[in-house]
Parts: sequence; C-alpha cells; structure tokens
Amino acid sequence: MLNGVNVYLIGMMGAGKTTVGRELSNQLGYRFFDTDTLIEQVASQTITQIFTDTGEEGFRKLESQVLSEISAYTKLAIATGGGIVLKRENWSYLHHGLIVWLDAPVELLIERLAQDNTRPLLQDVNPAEKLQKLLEQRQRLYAQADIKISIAANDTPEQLSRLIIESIPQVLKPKAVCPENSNN
Ligand SMILES: Nc1ncnc2c1ncn2[C@@H]1O[C@H](COP(=O)(O)OP(=O)(O)O)[C@@H](O)[C@H]1O
Ligand SMILES: O=C(O)C1=C[C@@H](OP(=O)(O)O)[C@@H](O)[C@H](O)C1
Ligand SMILES: [Mg+2]
Repeated sequence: MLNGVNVYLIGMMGAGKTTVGRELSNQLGYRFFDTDTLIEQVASQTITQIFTDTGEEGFRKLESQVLSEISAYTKLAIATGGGIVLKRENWSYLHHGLIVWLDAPVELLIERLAQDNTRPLLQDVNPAEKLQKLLEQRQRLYAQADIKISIAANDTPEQLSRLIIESIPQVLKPKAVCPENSNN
C-alpha cells in the first residue's frame, strides 16, 4: 500500500511518537528510527547534554542533519522530536514521506511527562504552562501533516498504530486520481 514510503510521526513531547512509532514499524514491517536517538548517537551525548553545551540552536542543527540523512532511506517509521516542525528546511524532508500528527490534549502530556527530566525544554518552573505555550506556537505547523490522529488517555500503541494504517488509503487516494497518474 505504501510502496516503501516512509512514515514520519510528529507532535508534542509526550504524545507518544517514540512509543507508537516502534509499534507502527512492527505492524508495517518497517524499520524504526527515532531522530532523538540518532542525534544522541551522532553527538555521543544525551539530549540534555547537547542542550547544555550548544543550546537549542546546536540541537536543531543536529536534528536537521539527522533528518536529511535518514530521509534518503525507504521503509522506515520515524519518530521525530516535537520541535522538528519549526524549521522550514525540515519540511522538505518530511514531505518525502507520509506525515502523521499525534495530537494529544495538554492535560495528558502533562500527566505523562510529570516525572520526566529528559526534556530540557520542560525543565521550567511551570512545565504545564510551557507545554501549553509550545503547543500554541506549533499547532498550525503540526496541522500541516497528512494525517491527524487524536489521542485519548486509554488508546494503546497497538490501537493507535492500527488507526494510522487504516487512515493511510484515504490520503493516498487523491494522488491515485491525479490526471498525470490516470490511465484515461
Ligand atoms: N499510547 C500510550 N499509552 C500509554 N502510555 C504511553 C502511550 N504513548 C506514550 N506513552 C508514555 O508516555 C511517555 C511519553 O511517550 P513517548 O513515546 O516518549 O512520547 P514522545 O516521543 O512523543 O515524546 C512515555 O512514558 C510512554 O511510555
Ligand atoms: O519538543 C521539542 O522541542 C523537543 C522534543 C523532544 O522529543 P520528543 O518530542 O520525542 O519528546 C526532543 O527532541 C527535545 O527535547 C526537544
Ligand atoms: Mg520521542
């Protein structure tokens, strides 16, 4: 159905991109990559150390580098970091594949990330307010995805992956009826 086209998961921190991406790759028979893990491997540092040493700017450079390299491959399910949508150049790589937005309510993100100290942007006096602000800044960017999946607290990664796969034909169809793709 996908002909090897990559699937990129985008959305806020805590939406489940890493968790769902891994399961989605199983269901699709794809390989799984997470841009944050690749960044840590390239830099031989944790995300937190990269932010400390080079700031968000240094991190974003590595993120774009990793994305550009990984986009050359096919048959991948890729969990991105929540801020990948911020750079225009990243969209040219994301659009090589199918882009899926995992859209979770801020309350659920807060709940999931309450005990987490691996997201430097949330090491703030008021993480809930920070998440809300980031969502407001990014929502219109996430909305440019091909598929939006609304997440509820009890949705399992297995259910969400099935939902993503079920949604794929609807976004592939318009391409199939483009005049240049038609046999008529
Ligand atoms: N569908 C889900 N059901 C239950 N817990 C989840 C689900 N998706 C993610 N989580 C949990 O929420 C936290 C954040 O998930 P993660 O996959 O790291 O999100 P992201 O990569 O979008 O930041 C993790 O502790 C993960 O186990
Ligand atoms: O939203 C963001 O700007 C970030 C999200 C993180 O990834 P997850 O979305 O997987 O948590 C990670 O890339 C980094 O801490 C920055
Ligand atoms: Mg992640």
